[in-house]
Amino acid sequence: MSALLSVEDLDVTYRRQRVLAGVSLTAGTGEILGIIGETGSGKTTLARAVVGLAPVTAGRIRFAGTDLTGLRGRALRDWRRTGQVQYVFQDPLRALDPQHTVATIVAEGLAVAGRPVGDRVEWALSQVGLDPALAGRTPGRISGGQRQRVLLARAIAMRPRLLLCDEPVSALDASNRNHVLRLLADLRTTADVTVVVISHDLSSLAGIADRVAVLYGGRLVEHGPAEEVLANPRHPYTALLTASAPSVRRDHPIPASALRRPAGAPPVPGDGCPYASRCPFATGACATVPALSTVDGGRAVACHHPFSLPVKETTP
Ligand SMILES: Nc1ncnc2c1ncn2[C@@H]1O[C@H](COP(=O)(O)OP(=O)(O)OP(=O)(O)O)[C@@H](O)[C@H]1O
Repeated sequence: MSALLSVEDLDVTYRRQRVLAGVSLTAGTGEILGIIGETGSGKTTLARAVVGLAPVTAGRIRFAGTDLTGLRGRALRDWRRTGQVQYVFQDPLRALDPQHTVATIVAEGLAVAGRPVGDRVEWALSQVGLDPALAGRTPGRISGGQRQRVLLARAIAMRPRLLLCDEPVSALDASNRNHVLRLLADLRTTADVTVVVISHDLSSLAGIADRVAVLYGGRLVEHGPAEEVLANPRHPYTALLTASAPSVRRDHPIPASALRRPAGAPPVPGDGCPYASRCPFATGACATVPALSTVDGGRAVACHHPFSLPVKETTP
């Protein structure tokens, strides 16, 4: 599968504070890439960097061969107008203008880009399973699940090739969550898009992502095919995530009791492994940043002591 999006050694720095360091990942054409990590790990910053909304201080972001980090001024404006990459914001209520109708909201990107609207609003609403009769309503008069779909409709009305969805289901109840997740999986065929889904909740990604990338403290700690990463995590932090998600956890290789550590905000990127202070397996080697190395086909992990063999859960 060819890479549509390629992020290479990316650093983002806010007010002299690095919040992403050396992040490299790809999203292949037509796949769903899940980005997982706890609050503050840098997921939103990564997505915002891809659409030019975060200060990239090193590295490259390429999309279909175009170096987005190199675009400036008019070239950047022209690129944005193409609408090829759409970022779907985290909070539908705040992202939708309460005064505007659904129809105006969905047509917004096209209008800003000076592109014809035609029947694009009806098309986008039907793609996300919304009744066209809702087009005249304002966001306050539709449900939370419908608002999330309106955000998606606004994005796909641009006919993007890549959708970046930031916590698309975190504000939804279980039944709406499943609907929206299924919708994202369907959109890659019906609307021909590649989807990046950001979530702090592993179980949301488990059923739909082809591959997952795990962020911790502004660094990528593991990535690879979703099935393999979730069934047999190699990084202690990924293991903790999977052990804490009962719907994902199967015959878990590492006893959850061996992984539990007091919670706390992840650190900003520094000189050592970002997970060292919480990792029960840390050694002196973890004072240096581990390189992201391939451990088996298509899987990479940044850890000085990655799990290599499944260790079965033992009953006391
Ligand atoms: N505009 C900003 N100015 C300064 N620091 C920022 C800014 N945006 C994010 N940060 C910092 O960058 C780090 C990563 O934040 P980010 O929002 O990307 O994390 P996240 O994993 O998406 O978390 P959440 O799930 O809460 O959205 C945090 O330490 C945050 O405080």
